[in-house]
Amino acid sequence: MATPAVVVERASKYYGKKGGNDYKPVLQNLDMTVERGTIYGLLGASGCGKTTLLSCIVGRRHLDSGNIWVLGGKPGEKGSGVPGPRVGYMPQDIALVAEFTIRDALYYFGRIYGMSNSLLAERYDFLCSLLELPGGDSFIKQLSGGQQRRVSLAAALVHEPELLILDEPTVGLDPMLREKIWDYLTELAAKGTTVIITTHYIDETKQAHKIGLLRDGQLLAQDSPTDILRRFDCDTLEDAFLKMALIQNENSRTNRRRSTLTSSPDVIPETSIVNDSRFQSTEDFNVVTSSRDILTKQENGLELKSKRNGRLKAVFIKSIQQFSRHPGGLIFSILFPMLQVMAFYSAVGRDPKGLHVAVVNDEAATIPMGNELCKTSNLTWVAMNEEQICEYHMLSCWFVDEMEKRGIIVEYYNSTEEAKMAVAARTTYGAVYFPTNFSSALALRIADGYVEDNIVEESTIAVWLDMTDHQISNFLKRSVMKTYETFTKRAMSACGINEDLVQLPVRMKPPIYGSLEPEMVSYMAPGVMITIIYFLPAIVTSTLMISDRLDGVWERSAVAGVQPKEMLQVHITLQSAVIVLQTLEMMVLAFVGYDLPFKGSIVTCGILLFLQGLGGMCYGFLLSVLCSSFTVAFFVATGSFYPMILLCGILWPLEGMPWALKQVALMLPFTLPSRSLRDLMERGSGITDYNVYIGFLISIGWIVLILTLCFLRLKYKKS
Ligand SMILES: Nc1ncnc2c1ncn2[C@@H]1O[C@H](COP(=O)(O)OP(=O)(O)OP(=O)(O)O)[C@@H](O)[C@H]1O
Repeated sequence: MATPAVVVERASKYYGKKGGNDYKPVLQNLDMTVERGTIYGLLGASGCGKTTLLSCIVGRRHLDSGNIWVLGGKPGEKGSGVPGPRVGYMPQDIALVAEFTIRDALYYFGRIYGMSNSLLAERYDFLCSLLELPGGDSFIKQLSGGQQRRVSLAAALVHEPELLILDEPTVGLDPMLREKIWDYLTELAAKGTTVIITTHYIDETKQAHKIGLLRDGQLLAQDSPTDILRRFDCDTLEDAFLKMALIQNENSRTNRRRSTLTSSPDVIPETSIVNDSRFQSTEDFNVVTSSRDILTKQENGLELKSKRNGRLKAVFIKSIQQFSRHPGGLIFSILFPMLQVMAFYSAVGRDPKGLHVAVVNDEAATIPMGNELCKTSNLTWVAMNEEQICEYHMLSCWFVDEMEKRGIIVEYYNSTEEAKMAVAARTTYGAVYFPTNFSSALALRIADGYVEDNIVEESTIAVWLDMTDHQISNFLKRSVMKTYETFTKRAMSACGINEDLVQLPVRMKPPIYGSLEPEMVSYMAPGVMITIIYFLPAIVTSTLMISDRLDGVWERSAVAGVQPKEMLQVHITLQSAVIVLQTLEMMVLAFVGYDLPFKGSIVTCGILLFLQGLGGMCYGFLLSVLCSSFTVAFFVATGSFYPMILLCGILWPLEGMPWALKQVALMLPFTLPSRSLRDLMERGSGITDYNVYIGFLISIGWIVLILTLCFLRLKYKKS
């Protein structure tokens, strides 16, 4: 009896949730045996379950019931070598990194399997000539579909495995090349390699030692092509399969009729299956497999370690190639933080310039020169008369002058109606009115506290603003008040009067922290840095993970033996290096380039930013685990980032929020870390200060929470 390489026993597999509409059987009590050193052609209509069966054989999917033995062990069992180097797997999709060259693709898998560079070079030359591959420096993404498929086949063949599992390797290839591939597979089989191959070209399976027709989750036949032709008395395999399908349909109808009468489950009766499985039980299988197949006994710790290092090296080189050859990724990771920070510092926090304000100066209108008067400074004067009373003349001009010094562009109008219409038409942002007797009324008001109401009115400057633009109207309000301050100082000191007399009786003393003129940019900068350093790794990580998963690279690497933790280890190492770079970039730009205040420890600041970057990376993992596609990940990322930014306090103080919302905001990943960074920067606080270490605790807490969610999700998904 020939030794079996693969035995599938009473395998059943369902997709969907039990009881749900999508619950459907794909494999039903399926038995299959593939002897060593043979080619097994697996045929069946599209969607009949071929790929599902193959992925169970390579240990990437699990049966709901039944058993599978591959090369003497159970797929996925420790030491079985499956998934791993004993199998060469070519999935239906190309499943190669688009940024790879042909050489990179073959070397990637070769390194995973622990092959030496010289052996790899030899195999590379051989496979390129066998499969007629173009020059080695062509990128996978630039190849035609057929060429990509051949590279994918080469990657499965590179290490000359004991078992080859090929899912439609010849699709789209010209007949000559298909013939060449079959000849090579026959050669391999003669040397002891076992091949399981699916194809839609029934005719080409004539060269297989055994073929199996999968239909409705079961194998209708499992025999050599000649035996099948003889048994069904047909000239072609297609005719034979047609006959088998008709028999199965008939049996199925009979069975349904019976099941209606007996209420038995609607399955194809086992007796109707033409099956030559010779190894139907675990015991039989054990008899024919030798213990030397199990790798566990052969492998010692050192060997395992060197194999692990080989896999890590392969994944590391792959990630570097993927990253460095993707201009978008490079720009996004390295230049984007710089551009974002520069855009922020250049755009935010500076005073608005060139704001037009309408001025109606009735004081100047009383004299023939009108508004031109203000340009002739000697007509504006202040003097002390004999009664020691200060006299003012055309002081409105000084006020206008102070406004212009603050960068406001003054436009004269003849009446307040016209000026207000200019504001309404958005020609100007505000209107300022000086009454006819402004200067004399102001003199009286200052000299004598007990003046008539009309004098108070005459000495008051009226201002109308367009308040729809919050920032500009606030800025103009502040400007007018500052103008008043400098104007009165100028007017009072000209007369030798104590200038504070006409100021508000409130004096701002030197601040405890910060400056008397707080800058918006230094207030917002910590929050902006925290959000950028979180956002970038989150997007990069989720994109890379989802693309590796959707392209099948993750799956294929796993079948080659790369463990998920090894993939993660490499990603975390590389991404951490990028985060360190981004942290340094941001700090240099902020503290050296834009001279932001920094009073605390630069190392603590760097660690906090780095922790936030790690938090972002973990969030990227979560997105990739939760989201089935880029689009969903994009929606979730956008939908979650906006609230986190809006609520973190850089746009509006938390003190203005309802109590419950404030508690939520305080727990979010940006809020307290932003505050901690601000305290480090502006107050010089240290890690032992509550306001600083709470930010660290929140960052670490989120990392732990997100990793736990990822772990639970993966565990739940697997089960
Ligand atoms: N992850 C999944 N979840 C739900 N249903 C699935 C899943 N994967 C495959 N199926 C369904 O299971 C059935 C078998 O799919 P499978 O890919 O194994 O077929 P196949 O024989 O390889 O098809 P083809 O020849 O077209 O590649 C199909 O109906 C498919 O829609």
